[in-house]
Amino acid sequence: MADNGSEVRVFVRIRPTARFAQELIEYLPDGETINIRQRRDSKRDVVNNQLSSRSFRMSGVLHDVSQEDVYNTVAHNVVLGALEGYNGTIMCFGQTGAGKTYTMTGATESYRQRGLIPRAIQQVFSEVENRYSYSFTIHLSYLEIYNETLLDLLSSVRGTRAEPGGLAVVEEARGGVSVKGLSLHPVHNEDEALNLLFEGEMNRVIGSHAMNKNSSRSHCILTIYMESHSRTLSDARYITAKLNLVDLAGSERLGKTGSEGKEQKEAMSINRSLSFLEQTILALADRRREHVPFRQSKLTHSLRDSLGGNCNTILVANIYGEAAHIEETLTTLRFASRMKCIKTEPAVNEHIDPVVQMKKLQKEVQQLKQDLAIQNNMSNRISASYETLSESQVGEIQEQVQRFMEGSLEEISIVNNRQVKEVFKQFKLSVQQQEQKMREELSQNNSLAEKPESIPGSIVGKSRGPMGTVGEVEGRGFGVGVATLSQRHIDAQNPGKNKTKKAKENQGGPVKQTDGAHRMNSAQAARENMNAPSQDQQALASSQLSSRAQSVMESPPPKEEAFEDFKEEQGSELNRILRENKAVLLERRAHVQELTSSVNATKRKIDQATATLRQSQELRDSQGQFVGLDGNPVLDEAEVTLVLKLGDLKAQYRQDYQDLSGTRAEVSYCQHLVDQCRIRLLTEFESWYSESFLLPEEVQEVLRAGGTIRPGLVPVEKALALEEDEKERFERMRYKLLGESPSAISFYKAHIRTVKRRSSNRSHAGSSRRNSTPANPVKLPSILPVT
Ligand SMILES: Nc1ncnc2c1ncn2[C@@H]1O[C@H](COP(=O)(O)OP(=O)(O)OP(=O)(O)O)[C@@H](O)[C@H]1O
Repeated sequence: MADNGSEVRVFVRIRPTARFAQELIEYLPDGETINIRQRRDSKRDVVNNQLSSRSFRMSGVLHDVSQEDVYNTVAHNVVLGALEGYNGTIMCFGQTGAGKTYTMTGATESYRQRGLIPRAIQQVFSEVENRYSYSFTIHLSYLEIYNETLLDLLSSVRGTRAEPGGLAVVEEARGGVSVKGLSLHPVHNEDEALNLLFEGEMNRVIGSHAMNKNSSRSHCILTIYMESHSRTLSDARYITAKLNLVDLAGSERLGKTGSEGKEQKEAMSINRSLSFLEQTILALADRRREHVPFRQSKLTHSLRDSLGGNCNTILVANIYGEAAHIEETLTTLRFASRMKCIKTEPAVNEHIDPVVQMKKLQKEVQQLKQDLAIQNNMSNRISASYETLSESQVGEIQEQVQRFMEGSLEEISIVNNRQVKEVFKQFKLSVQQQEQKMREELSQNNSLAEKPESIPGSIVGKSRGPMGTVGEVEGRGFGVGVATLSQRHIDAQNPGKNKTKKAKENQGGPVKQTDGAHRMNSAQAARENMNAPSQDQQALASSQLSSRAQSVMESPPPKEEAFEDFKEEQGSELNRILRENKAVLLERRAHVQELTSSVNATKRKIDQATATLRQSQELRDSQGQFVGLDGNPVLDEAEVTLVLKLGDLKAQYRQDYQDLSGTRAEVSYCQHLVDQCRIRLLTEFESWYSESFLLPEEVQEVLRAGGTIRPGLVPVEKALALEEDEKERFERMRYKLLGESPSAISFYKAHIRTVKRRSSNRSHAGSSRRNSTPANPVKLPSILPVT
């Protein structure tokens, strides 16, 4: 049990005397208040008469109380607290002969009159015996401070080594103090402890003066050190406590005690150290004071952690209740009441033994390993191990994971938990690497898209003629990136270079290749399969799906071939819309060209007619003008015809120009739709391609959930560049410039002638020459918007 008071507890004990000054000292019934009255006719008029009565409220007043009752009131709880880890200090203070030693040590000749120290020793060992679940270690030391010198009262005990440099108060790291060199004596029972107490008592400096024939000439501190460990919990936690039992030397008036010589010198030293103690108490009691002068004296320094620290502190103020000592009584009570103001914060001294803690943990680990070994044996996991994997073991797992992912290993052998973790780690690494690779591939594809001519079989080598024939492949209308048959044949003969073939042979992908020389798309395959009685469309579709999933881990086919397949299958509808929109666009552009030519021709005719009319007028001017009645010049017939023709031409010019503007707006709209179709087609293709050939299913799931990489997102300009063929680019540029400058027409005409000539030279002699102007003008289909 701890004495958890928040201030120092102070008791007043009055030495019994037959001449007790009843008229001066009054105890109130509450047992805590004591009133002191000063005689007005006092010979020593040092007390202010206005303060002739003074009341002191203490924790208890002990008057005519037995040693046992004093112990129970003052010390019992403090000793119990010490056994539970709270430091405790019990200190007797008072004038010489007031009964401090009697209170602290008692009368050695009488068991009943034994004091606090022997009773505390008795209680400690009695409690230790009863607390079976704890093992206690008790030590004892006995320190004397005589004339500002620290002395070990137990240095005479056998086996005690004297400290060469003497004793010194040292401050500990945790804030406490200890006396370096002071002997600590282990005690196992009450007898051993009492023997040491009496040994120390024998060594105390005792003097004799008028007031006390056995006056203590020094301050003495007997300390009982306790350390307890739980026997049942066997943990590293343990508690310690110090119980200081302090018998202070008594203050004395030299005149009263009649001390001389050595005794006088001792008395002066005692008074001085008590004065320092008082100053320290004053500082501790004053919360505003930051500095407490503990180091002023050996006494205050050594009591540093006993005065107002984490300690249960008790003061017994011994007073001599005779009228002759009323002043000393007042001084003692003032000191006591100041002491009572000191706040304390008792706290258990709990520690963790690092060695025990480590051993405990090691034992726990060992125990767990044994438990696991038993578990493993029971579940036939004999090779299970819980040690950290070596580098070679990690390397082996890495290889197994690789082979597993490639398909050359059916299962990864795992026998313990660490291997499981390592396998997951390796899978994670592999996924990260694949993601990285995929990013690189996507960026490569995009850079490829910026250079359409670098795609094998691109339109550069397939352009068969200018205008309507440019980009038309194998009679299927406009196409982009379709390999020629000859090119495909070359690819097929070089399977190492053509990953598509290998991949599709393995995968049974959308397009099948039979003998390496012929390619048939999945639509054809489906048609053929329809003829086979053992297969149906559904089976084919599911086979394609599973093969596509399987293909994720294989090399993906070249994009240009995949794109062709896509346009014929999943993207066929989009591709149809694109083709039709492009046809409309081309037709509209051709119409713009016709209108532009017409406008320019009309413009030239207007210019010509204007010039002729000007010449005629100039001639007439030179010959003399005919002026009509209205004063206007009279025109001849030719001039009238010319003026009328000029009017018609200007009207036609306005009409044609209006048509041209309208048709240009149509071209812009068509161009927009074609661009949209193209982006949509390519975007869907990229998604399809990524999902079919690049991404593992797990990654796709992540991406579907909102990952950072989205397959199929092709920048608009790249999409346009990829799909736009040479003719389209030329048309787009020409159209753009047409709008900028009509005079550029000559340039374009010359360019068109060059393109035609080259195309004509490349054509076989027997090839029919395609006419840039269709025999039957295409009827404008309705524009097909894509949504
Ligand atoms: N409560 C008491 N009951 C009986 N005798 C007492 C009591 N108090 C003190 N005495 C006696 O008074 C005498 C002086 O007491 P004690 O030596 O304890 O005084 P002290 O305060 O220690 O003096 P000093 O400071 O000089 O050492 C002793 O003989 C002691 O037995």
